[in-house]
Amino acid sequence: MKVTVVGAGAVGASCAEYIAMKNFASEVVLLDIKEGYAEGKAMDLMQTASLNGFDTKITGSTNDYSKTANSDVVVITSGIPRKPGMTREELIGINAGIVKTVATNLLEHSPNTIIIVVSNPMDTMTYLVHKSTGLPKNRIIGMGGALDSARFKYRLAEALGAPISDVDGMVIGGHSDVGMVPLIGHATRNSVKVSEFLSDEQMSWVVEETKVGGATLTKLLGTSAWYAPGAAVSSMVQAIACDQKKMFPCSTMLEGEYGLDDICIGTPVILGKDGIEKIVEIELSDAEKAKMQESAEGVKKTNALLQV
Ligand SMILES: NC(=O)C1=CN([C@@H]2O[C@H](COP(=O)(O)OP(=O)(O)OC[C@H]3O[C@@H](n4cnc5c(N)ncnc54)[C@H](O)[C@@H]3O)[C@@H](O)[C@H]2O)C=CC1
Ligand SMILES: O=C([O-])CC(=O)C(=O)O
Repeated sequence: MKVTVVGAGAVGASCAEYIAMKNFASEVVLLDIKEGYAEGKAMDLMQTASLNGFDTKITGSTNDYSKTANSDVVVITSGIPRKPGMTREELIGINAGIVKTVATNLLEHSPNTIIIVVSNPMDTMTYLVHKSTGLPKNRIIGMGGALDSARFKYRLAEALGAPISDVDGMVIGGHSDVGMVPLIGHATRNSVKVSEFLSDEQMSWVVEETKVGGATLTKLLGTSAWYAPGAAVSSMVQAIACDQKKMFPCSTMLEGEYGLDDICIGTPVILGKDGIEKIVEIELSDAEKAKMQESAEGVKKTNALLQV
């Protein structure tokens, strides 16, 4: 399994590190436009191999896509991150051009690859990759829900005073401060609904903290987060590499599912060797359906800013 990660910045390097640490890929190529940067990150990471016990070979490339040839999976993290006070949507002006060019370059050398889109605004960037490449929908996957669900579980565990391993929950909808739909009504502690343990106020707190999870970290760090994003991507790459048939909420092109059409937005999917092998339609309450519709309207508004 050969994986390319474009963008050797905070998220890209973290993603490469977690992939290597999980030891399922033979090769990871890091590519960046900044001269020497990806080579430097790759060398630094390779010097952790004997300490951390992995055999994955990590190499770096300054914008030479021939080094990425025949990648099974590619991850696009290139672009700018937000600063405190900004929304993800404000990044569209710079990131759309970068994502479109990078996707084209990648496909020239790896025509059969599966693409995972990370750059923000992620749902719109995923849509852009669909419209600009015309690849089958199973091979274009947006990463947002896996991360948002991890943050949801973190906040649920905090409110419950429980270990995170006791908790399960999922976030669907758009990957934005207002558009996320944490499915609190479906969340459980050891298969018991969390509403058995938490008050309405506590559940609202969990939902609100989850939705602004990225903004909270951006305020603390001065730029957006990278450890949990890198871990989320690495889990998705592993599900594909190891044909795990694992369920993650991912941004995927919908054609009628959840009453939505011609939009990439977070819904549960099954990830395996063919990428998105199935879109899972779960029963939503009327309130959850309304939130999903509202979220989709927000994503469509951002999509309308694209020139494709
Ligand atoms: N979908 C999600 O859940 C998440 C998305 N993000 C997004 O991921 C992106 C990257 O974030 P960070 O890694 O923190 O930023 P960063 O600034 O640390 O790294 C971005 C890298 O992309 C490189 N780059 C820019 N243009 C390029 C091009 N044309 N070709 C190759 N490389 C290029 C830059 O040189 C830089 O090294 C941002 O758009 C951020 O908003 C970040 C976290 C989570
Ligand atoms: O908050 C951001 O801008 C980066 C991101 O998407 C996240 O960490 O969820």
